[in-house]
Amino acid sequence: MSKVVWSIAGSDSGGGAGIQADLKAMHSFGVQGCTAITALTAQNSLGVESLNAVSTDVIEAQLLALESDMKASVIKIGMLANVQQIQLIAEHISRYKQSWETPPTVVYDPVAIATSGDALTEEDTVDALKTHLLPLVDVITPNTHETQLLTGVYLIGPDAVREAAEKLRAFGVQSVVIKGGHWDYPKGYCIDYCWHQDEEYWLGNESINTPHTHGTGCSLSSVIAASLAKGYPLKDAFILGKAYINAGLKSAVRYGEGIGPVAHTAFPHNIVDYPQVIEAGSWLGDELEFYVPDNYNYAAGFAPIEGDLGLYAVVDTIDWVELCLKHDVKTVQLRIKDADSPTLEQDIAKAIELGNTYGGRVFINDHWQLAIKHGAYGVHLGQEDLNVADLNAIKQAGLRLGLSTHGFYEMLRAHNYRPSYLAFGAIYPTTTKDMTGQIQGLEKLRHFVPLMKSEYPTVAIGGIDLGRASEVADTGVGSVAVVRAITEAKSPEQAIVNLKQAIGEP
Ligand SMILES: Cc1ncc(COP(=O)(O)OP(=O)(O)O)c(N)n1
Ligand SMILES: Cc1nc(C(=O)O)sc1CCOP(=O)(O)O
Ligand SMILES: [Mg+2]
Repeated sequence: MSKVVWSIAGSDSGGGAGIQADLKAMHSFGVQGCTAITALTAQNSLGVESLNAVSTDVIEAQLLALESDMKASVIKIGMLANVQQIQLIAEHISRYKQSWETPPTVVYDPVAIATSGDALTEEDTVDALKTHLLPLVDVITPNTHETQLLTGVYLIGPDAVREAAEKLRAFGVQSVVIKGGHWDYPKGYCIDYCWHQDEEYWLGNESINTPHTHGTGCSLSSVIAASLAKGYPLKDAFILGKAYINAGLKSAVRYGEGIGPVAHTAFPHNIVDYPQVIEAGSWLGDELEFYVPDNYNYAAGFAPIEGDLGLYAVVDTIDWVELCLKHDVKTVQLRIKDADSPTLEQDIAKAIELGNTYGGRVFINDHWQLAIKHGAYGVHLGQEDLNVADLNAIKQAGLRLGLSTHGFYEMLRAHNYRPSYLAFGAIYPTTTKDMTGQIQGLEKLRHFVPLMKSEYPTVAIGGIDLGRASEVADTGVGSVAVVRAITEAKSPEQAIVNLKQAIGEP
């Protein structure tokens, strides 16, 4: 995918918000930021002194220049100063969506009021936005004031946030991110909301105490735009935006007499900057009155793994379990996807027994009840299982818990459970399982590993073969999990030796 992102927005002469913030945030995420400037503000850290709207002819000239040579995969729209600008931008976006081979994703940050409280649009623009622009927007990122301005909903609690998001969707917007920086609910926390493809996502962290927040809105939506251009799904882009802003707020400093700009750092690689994924039953979930189902069974802090996981074989028969253990694979998973297999319990019991015989760790995929019953070393579960498995029973029985993750959102959700290891997948395309839309690639793995390595043993899985094993191991990931690289090898015994060598396992 092209990594060009356009920002259609106003210039902030103070350098903290608008186009200036957008370009810095985009640069931090490794995309080429291009601009079409809609207004020149004379502004400093104390406020907006004047606003000069750029003529529609000049805006159009900028757009045409970019379109002829540097089409965007994502277009981020910020400040639009008047109705004529809204109509012009809507006309162009509509045409791009219909005629470009790859229609751009449109992220709209409806800049209306600066941090200083100064108005940045003419008053009659709201109707024009609703009629012309919002139906073309893929992701809207309003703050509390902007949400209220567009929807008339006063954001007094989570249900009001949901109602406002529904209203925005009724205007034709596809996905909604409502920034909670301006509500203090629950007290001392910053809570953000995302609605995308019939799912809602809530993120939260303790508020960062700094007055220097200028440009946070522009920067957050620019990170979302850049991350979408990089191929992250919206729920991951949302997380990255939050983490970037949190890191920036912690290093923000004053340059003038007033409110300083959020700092622009780099891709967030420090787990303390990442928000919490808020789930039902957690403290924040309770504060937000999330519905807690009857069979809710949250547990966190699972038994640790002794030593390194090493090469990790994921196989579906007892014969494979035995072959791997016999050839010194120290971690083996029995993954039987047929829950009705007449030999399921017998196979699980046998696999666990083999693990004891050969001194290897045997994890059981999915079938946690049988794993507990027969005393497995551990259980491997997917994200969907977290809602239904009795995690407390797994923990009480002393079994280790491995969790699958596919991207930042799932990784942070898994982190809520403090599992025994985290698996990142699918790194490459695979034929073993349908992983459409969930291929991470090495670049993302390089981001996941440093975030989680100090917290858990880490595992990479999906499409890893002998040729790829060493580049995967070079990311610093602790273990490499494979199915076909062993089960479809001409000589599985030799494949085990070669794979171990490739990942540097002694
Ligand atoms: C080591 C490891 N990582 C990921 C998976 C995938 O588990 P899950 O998401 O539960 O999917 P299924 O394997 O059940 O299809 C795994 N099995 N092992
Ligand atoms: C079972 C499984 N889980 C994945 C995940 O990403 O969660 S990828 C995968 C298949 C791994 O098989 P192979 O090594 O043959 O590609
Ligand atoms: Mg599973």
